[in-house]
Amino acid sequence: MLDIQNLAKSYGKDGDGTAAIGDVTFSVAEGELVVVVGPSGCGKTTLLRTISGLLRPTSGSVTLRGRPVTEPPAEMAVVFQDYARSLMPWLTVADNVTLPLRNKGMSKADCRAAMEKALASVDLERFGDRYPWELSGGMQQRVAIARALAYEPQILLMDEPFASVDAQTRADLEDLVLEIREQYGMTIVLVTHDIDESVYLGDRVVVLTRRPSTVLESLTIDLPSPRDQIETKQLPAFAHLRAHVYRAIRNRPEPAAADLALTPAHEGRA
Ligand SMILES: Nc1ncnc2c1ncn2[C@@H]1O[C@H](COP(=O)(O)OP(=O)(O)OP(=O)(O)O)[C@@H](O)[C@H]1O
Repeated sequence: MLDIQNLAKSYGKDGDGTAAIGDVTFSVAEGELVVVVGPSGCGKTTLLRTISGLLRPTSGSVTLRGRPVTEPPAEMAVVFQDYARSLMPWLTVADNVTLPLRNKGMSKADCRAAMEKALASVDLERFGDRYPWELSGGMQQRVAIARALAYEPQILLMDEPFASVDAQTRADLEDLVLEIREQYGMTIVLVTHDIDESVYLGDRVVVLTRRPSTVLESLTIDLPSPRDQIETKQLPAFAHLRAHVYRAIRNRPEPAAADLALTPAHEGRA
């Protein structure tokens, strides 16, 4: 569905400044949830913005269902980390959610129906007439997610969407994304620096190197679904996958087979 081919992005005039993305190639299949993870500052946000058509690549291409992405495509929605800046403080929650729908040319009745359905999906149906600043950080991020959902995108891009909330809320929002994915059947690309989160959420984890980033590894996550914050994270396979991704990001070699017997249980093989 989405093809990223030899993508490179450098900042500065004529791309002669910071080289954020060196050479990144990967594809995302229809309905897949791909998590991109990498060391701090490796260019994850730059990659997501380039995929969304908000930034132009220095070279390489992004193709969505065979069409080159040169501007934000109509079938794509993006959720950013910073909900405080992405919601309009002078609009109610309901108006924040319907704003992109009005711009899309939907009728008032259709906007309302889509808004109500999306707010119900994130458990905020009773908060439509409140203002964002009256809600907690986690609730505001749920509004931002509802706004993306109401738009009914075929593909949802999420940039560190839970970085600004506390750990408990983060776990709830992770599960919300998995539920939404089931309910709406959409394709999702999510960027994070959190290794546990990448393994917990992903069908596949794409591990980036340091900047200028390339793809170090594309790892299939064959953990059972539905995932569960306690059950899944207790599985030896989860511990093995997270250790694998951790080593890849830290550039540490896998232990030799003989050393595995000495590895603590939580890092052992499934
Ligand atoms: N608008 C910009 N102009 C110039 N350089 C930029 C710009 N945006 C990002 N950079 C630089 O590009 C590099 C990659 O930044 P980016 O934010 O994409 O990385 P990241 O992996 O998302 O970072 P983090 O882990 O901190 O979220 C960094 O060195 C950053 O300073």
